[in-house]
Amino acid sequence: MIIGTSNMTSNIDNACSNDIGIPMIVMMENAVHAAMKHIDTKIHKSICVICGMGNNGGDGFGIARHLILKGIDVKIFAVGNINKLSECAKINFDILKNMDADIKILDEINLEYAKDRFSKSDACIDALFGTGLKRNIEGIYRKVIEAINEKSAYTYAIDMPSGLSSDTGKVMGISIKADKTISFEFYKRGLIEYSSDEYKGEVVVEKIGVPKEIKEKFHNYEFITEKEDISKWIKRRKKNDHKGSYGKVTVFAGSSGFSGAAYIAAQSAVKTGSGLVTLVTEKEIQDIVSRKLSEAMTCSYDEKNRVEKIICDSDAIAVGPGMGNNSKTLSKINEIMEKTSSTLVIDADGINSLSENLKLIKDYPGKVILTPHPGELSRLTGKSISDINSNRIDTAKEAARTTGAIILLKGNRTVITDGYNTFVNPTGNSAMANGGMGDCLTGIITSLCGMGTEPLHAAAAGAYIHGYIADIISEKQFVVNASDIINYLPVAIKEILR
Ligand SMILES: NC(=O)C1=CN([C@@H]2O[C@H](COP(=O)(O)OP(=O)(O)OC[C@H]3O[C@@H](n4cnc5c(N)ncnc54)[C@H](O)[C@@H]3O)[C@@H](O)[C@H]2O)[C@H](O)CC1
Ligand SMILES: [K+]
Repeated sequence: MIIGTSNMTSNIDNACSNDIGIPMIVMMENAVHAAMKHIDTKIHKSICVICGMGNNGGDGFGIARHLILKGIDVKIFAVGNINKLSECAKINFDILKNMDADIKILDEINLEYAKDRFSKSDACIDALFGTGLKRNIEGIYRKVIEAINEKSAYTYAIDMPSGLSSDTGKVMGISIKADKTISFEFYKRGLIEYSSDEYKGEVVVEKIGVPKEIKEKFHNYEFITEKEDISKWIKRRKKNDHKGSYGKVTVFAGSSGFSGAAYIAAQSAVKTGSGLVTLVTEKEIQDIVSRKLSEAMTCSYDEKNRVEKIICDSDAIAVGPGMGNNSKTLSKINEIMEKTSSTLVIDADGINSLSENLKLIKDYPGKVILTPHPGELSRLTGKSISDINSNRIDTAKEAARTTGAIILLKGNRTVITDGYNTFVNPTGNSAMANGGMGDCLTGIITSLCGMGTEPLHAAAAGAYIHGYIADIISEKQFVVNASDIINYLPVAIKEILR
């Protein structure tokens, strides 16, 4: 699904009306119908609709009309200078007038009356501002938003909670706290940033009839990954395929006390479907891990010639899980980079050890995927964790452009980007917040790269599958561990590709 910005919304509106002749009022009516699907008129029998002067307000007036037609007790409040109604908002406003609807101008004088109505209604609909919010909210608008937040039993926000920037998710002085946000055509960029979490409630996105060609003309190459994407990106197994068809991958991982990371990363690659997986690790832990790994081979760093051959034969290589943030890890990365140009998936200690040596990535002839959590990205970029988390998409894009790597920024709504094309992952939950999960993700992504999935897509698909499994398992389990994910991988991938 395309991630949208306020600019995109206005470009698309213009293209729809100017280039192909869909009048704005038609798009608005589509938006109104789309919104009606998500307003629960079985429970909400009395509703206040609060409208601004722009097209978001126009949506609100249209919704109010349809609610009246359904027999709902509707009170409509218009906030702002009525002479400044947008063209389409005016059409819907005038229809309501002609219908003798209960419509009032909400100003300082009748604010108390409005508050009383808000508190006596089953729900309020916020149609004050959508993608056209331009500056901080003040005056009567501020008071109205405060009143809705204080008095409304249940709040629907149309397109955006009024007060949140649709591009950044930042609060412009004050914002509606919605229970449900009904957004149109795109998942708005601002709703992805963590700052929106307190305000957006449940988010639904409805199509309003924008032709595909127009959407494709104006998007910013930012998407939310969908199940259908994964099934396009992962190669289907054919009848005459053999293990060579699914890639040889190598996992450099583990050190004394960190054998689990090595096992998890290698076993995740096995269960994702690699043709052949080899774990290269420290001699001291090789025995412990190989007892657990029945399908993967193991090799110790000391077997120099064998390691060299394994590197050269690999279609994709993972480096980092449980290796320790030290010079040995960095020299392993160096060694690998000198001998191959296959895709490298670098996680954990691999990322930390590269922080001071970013030139290595730039000079590497193959693709590199870095999978940092915000702390690791902070070390890599010098930005604070709070700066990273307040602008995740742009920070990840910038890091990808400066390092030359594909960045997978972990966390709720993981961001995957090569600096130009960006995917935001919709799956996963807090039941998976425990040790080993990152190692598991590294194994999945490496395996997909080895199978021939394009690295950016492998990273996005890996994150999707990882979270998809956790979402299923967490319905029955309080916590989801890496071993739960590993066991479910073959079933989940089959399900997703079906
Ligand atoms: N293609 C689509 O997705 C469609 C979306 N629709 C809806 O239209 C809005 C966007 O409408 P627009 O008129 O551009 O902007 P708004 O209604 O959000 O607001 C503009 C309005 O508000 C004034 N304003 C802006 N900031 C402030 C402020 N801080 N304080 C006071 N006033 C402010 C500005 O001057 C304008 O008057 C989109 O979100 C959808 O809901 C269409 O219905 C169909 C096509
Ligand atoms: K709104």
